[in-house]
Amino acid sequence: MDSGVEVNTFVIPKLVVIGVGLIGGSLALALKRAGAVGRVVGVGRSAASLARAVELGVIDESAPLEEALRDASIVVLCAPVAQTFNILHALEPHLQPGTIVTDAGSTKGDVIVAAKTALGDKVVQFVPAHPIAGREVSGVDAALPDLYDGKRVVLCPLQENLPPDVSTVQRMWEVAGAVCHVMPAVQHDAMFAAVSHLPHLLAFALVAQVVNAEDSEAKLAFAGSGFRDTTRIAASSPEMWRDICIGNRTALLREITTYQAVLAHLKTQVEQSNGDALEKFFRRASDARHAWGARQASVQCPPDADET
Ligand SMILES: NC(=O)c1ccc[n+]([C@@H]2O[C@H](COP(=O)([O-])OP(=O)(O)OC[C@H]3O[C@@H](n4cnc5c(N)ncnc54)[C@H](O)[C@@H]3O)[C@@H](O)[C@H]2O)c1
Ligand SMILES: O=C(O)C(=O)C[C@]1(C(=O)O)C=C[C@@H](O)C=C1
Repeated sequence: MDSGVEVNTFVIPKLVVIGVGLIGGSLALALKRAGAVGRVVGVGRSAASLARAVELGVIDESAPLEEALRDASIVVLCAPVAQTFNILHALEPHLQPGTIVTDAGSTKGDVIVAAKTALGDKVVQFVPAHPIAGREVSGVDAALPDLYDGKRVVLCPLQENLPPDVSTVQRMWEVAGAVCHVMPAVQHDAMFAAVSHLPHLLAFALVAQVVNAEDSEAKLAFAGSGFRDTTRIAASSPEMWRDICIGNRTALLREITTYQAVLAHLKTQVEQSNGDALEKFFRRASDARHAWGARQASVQCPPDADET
C-alpha cells in the first residue's frame, strides 16, 4: 500500500492530526482551504477540545488512535515534544506500511531519538519537520488557515526516509502556504536555540522579574510598548516551552552561557558609565536588526504586520 496521496493534484485522502491545537489545527485549516485534504481525523487527550475542533470545522471527526490510523495517508504529530515517545509507541503496532508520519515539534534531536526508539524499523516512515510559524496563544481556537503563508518549514529527513515520502511532506507544507528548507537536526537545534528557545526563556524571565517585584502592580500598569513587544511570547504555553527547553537543553545551555557573558559585559559598561562602548554595542545590534527586518521584507517569508 502507498500513502494514497494524489501527487499531481495533491490531495491527502485521510489526514490524521494528533494534538489538535494551534499548530495542528492551523495545518488542517490550511489544507482544507487549499482543497488538498479528503478527511481530517483528530486524535487528542481532551474530548472537549476535540469536540470544539469539530464544531469549528477544523477536523471532520475525532477517533481513538487505532481507528484513526486505519488507512491513514499522513499522520502529523502536533503535541508538545515530550509526548513524542508515548504517542509513537502507542501508534507503532497500528501503523500501516504506506502511511507517512511526520511532526511539527520545535526541537528535532530529541524527537528523532524518541521516534527511533518508539518506531524501530518503522522509523523509515517518520519524516521530522518544524514549521517556523506560531503565536503566543495556544489551543484549537487560536488556529488560523493562513498561519503558514510565506513562512518557513524546516525538514530534517532521516537517512532511513524514502525520498518520495520526504517530497510528500514537503508538498503538504507547500500546499499549506509554506516554503520548505532541508537541514540536519543538529544544525536545526543549534540555530533555534539561539533565535527561538533562548528568546522565549528570556521573555519568561523578564516578565517574572517584573511580576516578582514588590511594586509589580505599578510597574505593569505603566509598562509601555517596549515591555509589550519584548514579552509577547511570554504568554506562550508553559507546557510546550518546558518540553522545548529540556528537549534542546544542550544547545540551549550553550546559548544561555554566551548570553550571560554578553550581559556581564553590558553590566560592566553600565557600572563604568562607558557610554562609548554601550553606544557602539547598541549601534551594531540596531544596524543588524534593521538589516534583518529589511531582508525579511524582501524574501518570500513576510514579517509580521508590525514589522513592515
Ligand atoms: N506554538 C508555536 O508557536 C509553535 C510553532 C511551531 C511548532 N510548535 C510545536 O507544535 C507542537 C504543538 O504546539 P501548539 O502550539 O499547537 O500547542 P497547543 O497547546 O495549541 O496544542 C497541542 C495539542 O496537543 C494535545 N496533546 C497534548 N498531549 C497529547 C497527547 N499525549 N496525545 C494527543 N494530544 C495531545 C493538547 O491537548 C493540545 O490540543 C509542539 O510540539 C510545539 O513545539 C509550536
Ligand atoms: O510567533 C510566535 O509566537 C513564536 O514564538 C513562533 C515560534 C518562534 O518564532 O520562536 C515559536 C516556536 C516555534 O517552534 C516556531 C516559531
